[in-house]
Order: sequence, then structure tokens, then C-alpha cells
Amino acid sequence: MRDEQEFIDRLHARVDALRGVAAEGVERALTPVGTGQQARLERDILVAERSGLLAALNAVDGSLCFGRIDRCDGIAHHIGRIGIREDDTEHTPVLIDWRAPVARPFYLATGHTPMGLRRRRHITTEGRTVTELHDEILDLGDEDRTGFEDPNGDAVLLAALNSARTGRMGDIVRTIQAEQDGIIRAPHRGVLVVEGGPGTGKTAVALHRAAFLLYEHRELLAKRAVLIVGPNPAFLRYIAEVLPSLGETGVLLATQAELYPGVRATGTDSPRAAAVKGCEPMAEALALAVRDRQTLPEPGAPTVIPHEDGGDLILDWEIAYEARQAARDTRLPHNLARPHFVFRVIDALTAQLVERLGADPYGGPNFLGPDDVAQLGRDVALSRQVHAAVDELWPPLTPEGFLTDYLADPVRVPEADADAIRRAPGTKAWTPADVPLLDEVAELLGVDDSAERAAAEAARQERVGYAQGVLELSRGSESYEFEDEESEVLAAHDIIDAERMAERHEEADHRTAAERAAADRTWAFGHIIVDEAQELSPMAWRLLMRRSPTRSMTLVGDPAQTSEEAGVGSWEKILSPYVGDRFEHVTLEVNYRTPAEIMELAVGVMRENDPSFAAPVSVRSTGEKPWTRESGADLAGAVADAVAELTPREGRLAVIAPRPLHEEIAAATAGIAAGGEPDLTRTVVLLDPRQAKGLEFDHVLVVEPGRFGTSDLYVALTRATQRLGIVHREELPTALR
Ligand SMILES: Nc1ncnc2c1ncn2[C@@H]1O[C@H](COP(=O)(O)OP(=O)(O)OP(=O)(O)O)[C@@H](O)[C@H]1O
Repeated sequence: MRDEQEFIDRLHARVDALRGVAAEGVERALTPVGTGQQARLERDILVAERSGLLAALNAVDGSLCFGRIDRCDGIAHHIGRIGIREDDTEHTPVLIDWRAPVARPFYLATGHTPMGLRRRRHITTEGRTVTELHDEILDLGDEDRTGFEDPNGDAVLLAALNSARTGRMGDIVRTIQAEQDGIIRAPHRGVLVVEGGPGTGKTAVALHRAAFLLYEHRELLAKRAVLIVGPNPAFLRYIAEVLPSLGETGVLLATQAELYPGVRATGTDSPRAAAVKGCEPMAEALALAVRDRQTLPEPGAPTVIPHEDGGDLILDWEIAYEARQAARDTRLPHNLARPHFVFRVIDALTAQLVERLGADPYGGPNFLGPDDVAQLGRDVALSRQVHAAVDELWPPLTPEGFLTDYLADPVRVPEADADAIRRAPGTKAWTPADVPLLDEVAELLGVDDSAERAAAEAARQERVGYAQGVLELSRGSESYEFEDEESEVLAAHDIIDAERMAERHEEADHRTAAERAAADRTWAFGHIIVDEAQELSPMAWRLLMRRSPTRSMTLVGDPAQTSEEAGVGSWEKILSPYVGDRFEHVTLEVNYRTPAEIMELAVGVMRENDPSFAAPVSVRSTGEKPWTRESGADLAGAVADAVAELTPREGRLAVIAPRPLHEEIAAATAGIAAGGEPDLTRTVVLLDPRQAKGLEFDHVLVVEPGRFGTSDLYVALTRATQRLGIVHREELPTALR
């Protein structure tokens, strides 16, 4: 204990020193140096790196080192959340990052396959104080004993599983199990699907895989960022601490609702509307609806445009049809093909004008020369009326504007579907299911950013102009100030030209890759991790696949817990359009959360419909049977009583009840956190099954389970790590009776 404490003290002294250096580094990197794109880019990267290092050092402070391996060859390594090196010329490692290959035996070695280890030690610390050691002897011939031997070797795991919950997920880096380690470090570069029942550690594994990939492919992922998609904001808050505790900060966590920059999807859809918006045929419907906006005048009823020469320009069906065909033939998105349409129309109308003004009444060649024709073309191109007529036929569209119109009057879908998704007049808020549609439409429309690019160039020119002014001033002042001196002093204009000076004054972009990615719809992420992947609709998958052109993804989920109607039940169905059958599929089989007694009940519910349903095996049992209680007339009162009984002294209790009962329960139960996004760190929270997805609590009270669908009930029953109670007034589902 004393040896380990000395080591931890030395380690922290080193970390404190590193923290000082990193803080100073950030400061220094922030002061502008050098000129030109490259220098600025390097500076930004440096700032991001140093800030990341600082954040990492701060985040892992609590339990920096958690293990040690002693090899048979006499070498020992301490294992921790991040790697730390000595300040010597060799940069000797003091603490090995858990992700380094050297650390791997810490997770994989067994008495049967010791991987060259003599002993594995788990070190528990509180702050900077060592409080416990657990040793496992792996070389059975070794007679040395430390007195800290753990006879079963799983005391640390069981302590972690039994510990009181805090309302925030913790990392599992101390106790990653061998089957999980294989997934976390999987070398597979494409799509990796991780399937497993409740509590098998899917979320934990996904987050540790993110940390591993950031370590293994640091350079690429620091530039391209990692995106983690979770089912709802409460879940993202629940997992938000895990990666920082592993020393990783540059990751973007988002729900589907946040994946379209500039839009906050605060509205809600009925399950049916969400299902229709999410289904695959929506893509085709939107594509056709965009084409519908490329219209033609009725044959025989052309658009007549008065022109300044006193005559009319006739935009008829033939002209528009040919222009439309030519524009469509470019296969460009709507807004980018539009200029092609416009040019064709202007050409045709100019030809009319040339014909009218320059025609030789005696049948000779046209009087007008190329310059006249060009001038007439410009006149047509500048005519407001021509533009109005063209806009009518091929309007410039924005994704938000188009989708607003579309949802007011959905076309190209069956009547019943149109009824389901039609927005009530006056509704403005976007819903999460609208986000993939906005993205789809943005793709179909394309962004004609020529105006923005022109503006950016104009702004640059302005900066150059300003810099030139400054340099001229300095030239002017030179003759004045240094008039009589034979000075060697270099003036500004001697060492820098206006272009460079302008660049120097450009705003430096100090955002991390994750921040930049969050603001850019067309960002290609280095890796995407999707949790509760079974819930995403085909339209949402289209959006995500656009964000991952390299198809480097980890998808975790459990089809048995699908609650969204739009969710895709089978991995093959989700993935075959994008990667065919080229994806890896692994399954986790052990349930680390739910005790065997509770799991037995939950599995019974699933077997009602599917007698062959297979569930993961619980790693522990508590001896406490779940109980059910009939409430009599006063359901809310019975819930309040049960809450009083179950509320843990330490840890958390969740009441999982159908949404319509929430108001009544919240009113009867003092101190319960309720609402759309309740604070999960409070001792007692009220949730519906969908809010409870992915979360866990020490104790759970399920209310009126007869009202839940099968998969929602399965989710609700599998949230507890210790005790489960059920209160009901209505009849119980058969499996719970
Ligand atoms: N190796 C491990 N060591 C310690 N705790 C673990 C380990 N693996 C999983 N756990 C714990 O088990 C619990 C369940 O893990 P997690 O939430 O990742 O499961 P899940 O498969 O995502 O569950 P669900 O599908 O129900 O959301 C968490 O508290 C997690 O910390």
C-alpha cells in the first residue's frame, strides 16, 4: 500500500507539472505568430491539442491510475486512463495508457492464459489516496504472496456493479471484460455492429471504442472528429462524462434532432407521423416533389413578358421544356441546375428579340452584329420581368422553405400517409423526424453558394485594400519620421505585402474539429458511433451515411428494445443499401446490470410472444425477488408509498409510468423529478419507458405495466441494478401475474 501510495504521489506531481506546461502552452499558442494559411492552421491545431491535453489532465485527475501488471520477466507497468511520461531524455513511460498494446494483458490475462503476467493488481483510489488493492496471481507456480489476493478475481467487477448509481454513467476502464475488450479494440475499419440484450455494456463498449479509436488513429480523428448519436438529450447527458474521464474531449455527442445545423427540432410527432416521415419511400416522394417545382407554362398559354423595346417576349412551353431538359440533363441538384435553365431561357428570349429588331424585311441576313446581340442578351438577363417569369417556373428553393410547403400539403405519398404528416396550419417547430427530411431536401436542392463565395472574395479584397492603405500610411510616415536618419529600421511595407497582412487580420478559427463539424451539414466524420441504433428510421440512416462517406461506423443496439415504429428491426435491412453484406456483427452475451431475479421476469414478458427468445445471462443475483402490488382505487397514493419504501439512502430510484399518469404521480410524490427532461442526478425521477431507454437506476418502480407495449415493458423492467417493484390498478400482463 505504501509503495503504491508513493507511486501515486510521484505520478500526481508529474501531472501537476504537465498541467502547468500545457496551460502555458495554450497561452503561448494563442498569441498570433507567423503569417499565411499554414501558420494559422498549425497554430489552431496546437491550441486545440494543448487545450485538449489540459482538459484531459483535468478530467482524469480523480482516478488516474487504476492498475498494475507485473510480468514474469520482472518488468512492471502501471495502467491508467492516459499515458504519462517522465521528464527525462528517454521520455520513459510512467503510466501506460489503457489503450496501449502493452496494457492489453491487464484485461485479457487469465490463469489459463497468463500472457506473460505473474500478477494483476487493481488499485482503488479516492482522490489521490490509495484505499484498496486487489491482486490476482496468474502464474500459479509463483509462491510470492502480497496479502491482497482476491480469491475469485472478480471482487472489483462486482463492487463496480453493486455500487450506488449517481445519475451519470461511469467508465468501465478498470474492469473491461475480455469479450468487451475484443470489440473495443476491433481492428475492423468498416461497419461494426454490436448487438446485445439489456445491460450487456453496449453503451459502455461503444464509448470505450470511441476512446480507443481516438488513441489509435489520433491524427485522422482529431481532424475529422468522432460523432456519437444517442436517442435523446437526457441520454447524452447521462453518458457525457464517460469520454472526458478517459481523457477524450474532442467528440461530438448529438441526437438525431441536432444533426441539421441551424435547426433546433423542438416539436413532436405522433408515432404514426414519425413512422411515415422516416420510411424509405419518403426519399423518392421528396425527390419527385422537388421535380414538381420545375414547371412549364401550359401549351398554348405562354408567359408574355413585356420588354423595354415596347414589344413582348414570349416564354412558351417549347422554350421552357427544352431549357428544363437541358438543366435536368446536368443531373445537378435543383438550385445548381437552375442557372442552366435560366441561361437557356435568356438565350431563347434574346433570339426572339434579335429576330424582331434585326430582321431584314427583304429576307436578307439579320442586321445585328455580335456586339448588338450581346447587348440585347444583357438587357434580357437584367430584366426583372424575365427573372420573375423564370422564378415562377424554376424557383430557387431553401430546404426549410420547401419542406414547410411540402408538409402543408404533402404530395407523392398515399393519401393516408399525407394525412398523417400534414402540419396543422400555423405550426412552425421542426420535429426530430423532420431533420432527416431537411437533410434529404438540402441534398436534392444543393446550395448555390456562388453569392456567398463572391461575398467572401469581396471581403478579402476589402481586407487587402485596407492593408494596402495601412502600408501606404506607413510609407508616408517613414519619410516624415526617418527623414534625417540613415536608418536601418525596416518599415512594415518592407517585410510584408498587403495580401499577407490581410490574411493575418483574418479571424483565426480556434474551434475544434468537433465544433466545426457540428456547424457543417456536409462534414464527413472520421468515425460515427450510433447507440440504440435499432430506433433510427431509414431516412435517418440516409442522413448518417452521408456524414460517413468512408462508412467507418460502430452501431450498437438491441432489436428487442425497438420502440419507434419507424425503427428498422434488422441490421441487414439497415445496412445492405450502403455496404451490402460487408459488415461485422458481434454479440454480447452477459448482462452486467440486471440481477438474475429481475431478468427472469423480463424474459418471461418477451417469451409470451416468442417462446424461443434468448436473453443475456445475468452476471450476478441479489436474492431479492421483484414484487407486484395492487393499488386499489388510489394509484398515485400507492405509488407515493412505494417510493417512500424503495428510495435508496444512496443511489437512485426511477418510477417508470405511462405518460398520461405522470401528472397525478408527480402531484402525489414529494420531491420527484419529472417533466420532459428530468434531472437524472436527483434521487427519485419519474420517466416514461422511452425516456428510460439506455439509463439505469439502483431501484425501479414500474407503474401500470399493462399499458406498455412489449418492448417498452422489456426496457422498463431491465433498468434496475438492485430492486424492482410493480404497482398497478389495472390488470397485469400475463407474464407478470
Ligand atoms: N466490464 C464492466 N465493468 C463494470 N461495469 C460494467 C461492465 N460492463 C458493463 N458494465 C455496467 O453495466 C451497466 C450496463 O451497461 P450499458 O448501459 O452499457 O448496457 P447496454 O447494453 O447499453 O444496456 P441497454 O441496452 O439496456 O441500454 C452499466 O452500469 C455499465 O457500467
